[in-house]
Amino acid sequence: MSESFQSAYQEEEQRLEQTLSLIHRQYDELKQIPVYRGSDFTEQVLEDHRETRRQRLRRAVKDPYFARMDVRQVGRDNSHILYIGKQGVDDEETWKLGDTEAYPLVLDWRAPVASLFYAFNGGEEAVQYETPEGAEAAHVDLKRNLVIRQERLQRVADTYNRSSGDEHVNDEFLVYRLGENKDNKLRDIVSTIQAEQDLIIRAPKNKALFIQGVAGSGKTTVALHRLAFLLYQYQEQVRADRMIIFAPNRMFLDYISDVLPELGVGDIQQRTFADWALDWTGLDDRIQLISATEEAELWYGELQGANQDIQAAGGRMKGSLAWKQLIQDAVQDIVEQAVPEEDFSPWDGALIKHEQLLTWYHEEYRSYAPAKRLERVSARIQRWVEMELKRERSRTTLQEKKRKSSSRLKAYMKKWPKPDVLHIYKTLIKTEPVRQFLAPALWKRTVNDLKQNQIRQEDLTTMTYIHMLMYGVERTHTFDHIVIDEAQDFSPLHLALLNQCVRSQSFTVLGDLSQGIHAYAGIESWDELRNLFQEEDTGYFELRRSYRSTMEIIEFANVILKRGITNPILAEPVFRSGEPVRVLSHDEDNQLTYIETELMAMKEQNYETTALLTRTTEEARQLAAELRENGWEINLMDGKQDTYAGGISVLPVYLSKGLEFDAVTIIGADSTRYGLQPLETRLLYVGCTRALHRLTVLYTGTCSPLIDSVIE
Ligand SMILES: Nc1ncnc2c1ncn2[C@@H]1O[C@H](COP(=O)(O)OP(=O)(O)OP(=O)(O)O)[C@@H](O)[C@H]1O
Repeated sequence: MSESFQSAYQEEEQRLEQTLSLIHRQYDELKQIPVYRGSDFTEQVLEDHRETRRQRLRRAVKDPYFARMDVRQVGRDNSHILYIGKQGVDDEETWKLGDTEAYPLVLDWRAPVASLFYAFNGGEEAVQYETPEGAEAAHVDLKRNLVIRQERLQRVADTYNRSSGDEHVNDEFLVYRLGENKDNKLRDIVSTIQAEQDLIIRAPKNKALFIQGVAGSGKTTVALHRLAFLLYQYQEQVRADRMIIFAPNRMFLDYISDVLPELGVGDIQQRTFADWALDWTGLDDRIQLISATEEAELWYGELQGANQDIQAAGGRMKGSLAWKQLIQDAVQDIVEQAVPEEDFSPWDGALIKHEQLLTWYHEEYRSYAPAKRLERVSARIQRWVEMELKRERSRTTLQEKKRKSSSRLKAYMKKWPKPDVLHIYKTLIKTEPVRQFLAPALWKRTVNDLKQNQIRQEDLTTMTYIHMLMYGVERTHTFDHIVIDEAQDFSPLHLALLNQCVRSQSFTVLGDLSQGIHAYAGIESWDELRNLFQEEDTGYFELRRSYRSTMEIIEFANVILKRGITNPILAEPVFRSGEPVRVLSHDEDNQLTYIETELMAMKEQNYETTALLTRTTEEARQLAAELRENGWEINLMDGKQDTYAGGISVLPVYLSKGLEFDAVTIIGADSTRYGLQPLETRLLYVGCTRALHRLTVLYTGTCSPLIDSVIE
């Protein structure tokens, strides 16, 4: 241990002791104040505030800060020592620095000045950062990472120290972090956010931000950090319960579920689009939805599936803007022609003229959403009938009028359209323009589905759109911000619909076209989604550096893309070297032996998460059964699970999207399973890029033409 390192370590140990004792003191003081349980409102608010502080301090004791940064404002001599944590420790206890200035004990990582820690990449130049008062600039003299566990300092690592004479920021701490094994949950990255990621996290709120990021570039992680940032930066404008993150399936949601709590953020909705749409439309118990996994199974369940024509797929046709327009026009027709072309007469001699009904519907209630207008007019007709009945003096005639009006009203109201989404969709699908728009087989399938009250993902999107057109979006249901992860699987219709449900097009939309294995339901170019907005209302970022996998794995995966896709976006690795990718050929009947040898090797290396990726679900089931018979503890994932358990997982490759594992073995990488078609290329690419440290590829017969070198 060098002398300078030793003295840095001692200095940080002392500082930690001092900070912890101040935090403990604040906490003890708060604890001594009895908890208020009375009904006085002001006292309740104060108690709430105290409870929030108690919780923050409890968290701060465990993990007070992760970095130190020494900064010098431009034009000043003295530098400030700032400690940066996942949350600030408030101003009541301040740590006086210099003569006049006071800084919080711990600075929140989202504070403007903390952005210097992420943005500074070495060199002599001062770095700019945004503050509410405008741009400021400062020099960074020291960037230091600190690992603290259970109140003890465990690691001190300088990524930049001006006094050392080296003007570059080094990646050592990042590489150390990336080299760690992963358990079954995604983690926060506050201590090592990279400059290109920080730009996205701190980008202004009121833009539709599109992020194309290669596999492992941190898209999901960055999106979650961005939500935490927006809540901090725009406290007055956004609320956690009015933010939502859409992710592809419940298992993935479980996998990412720890990040926001780790960042001290609660209440943000994390849902699949289907779950959200079913709730909103109330269709849940009226229809049978074919799940996205079942849909994927149709494409990847048997080997030839992935070679079908994407363009003719239901998801692409019914996700297009042309389809949206068709539906919008058809609903508009229903709405505009809602009033039956006749007068209404509850009994002979009483009449509401057709013109009167038109005025009520088209003028008086025009500002309401169509469904509400229909409701209002219906209520008004009933009220009118009741008033007319009140004028009748004779009891017998009154009874007669009541009887007559009730049956005539019933018959008349049947002529008005029903604002029921399922009913409307069933009607629309049979109209000529819709029939002509959809390919005959697709049209027939939809009609048959609907007869059985069964729908597919793309029908759900369409029906949710119809629901929005008919019922509008209540203000209380409008989101302050929407994150869409794996957005390459979303259609323009999805986005157009969600754009009606969010204030000021405040979106973070992220994905990777190279991983578009559900392109039959999604997009092939970001412009398909970006074109929905004015140019000045969007932002576009590309993340090309990949943090998940070793250099060897990324280079191997890049070859797959180069061979199967024209003009692919290739990942750039962080300089983290590991073992070479192993491509092994074996006989059909000794596959299990090879797999078990792999599993033994992974066990020896103490990997916490391992995946065996098969091409189809059936293959995964079979393999899991064989391994279990041999005594292995296996988590079979076949799309029915809501949680991700870690350990040894056996799953079809298409279900591995978004997840990561210390080690991955691809099973059956032969030319029949992974040909040169785009969907199969993307599938193999997704599979290989799930691995952090070790990748093995097994095949029998002829190796996939997508694969680089064959080491027998
Ligand atoms: N700046 C960083 N510091 C440390 N780890 C990082 C950083 N950025 C990303 N990672 C790690 O890289 C891995 C990949 O991140 P994430 O899953 O968010 O990427 P992604 O782009 O969504 O991946 P994919 O599209 O392949 O599913 C995670 O383990 C994450 O913790």
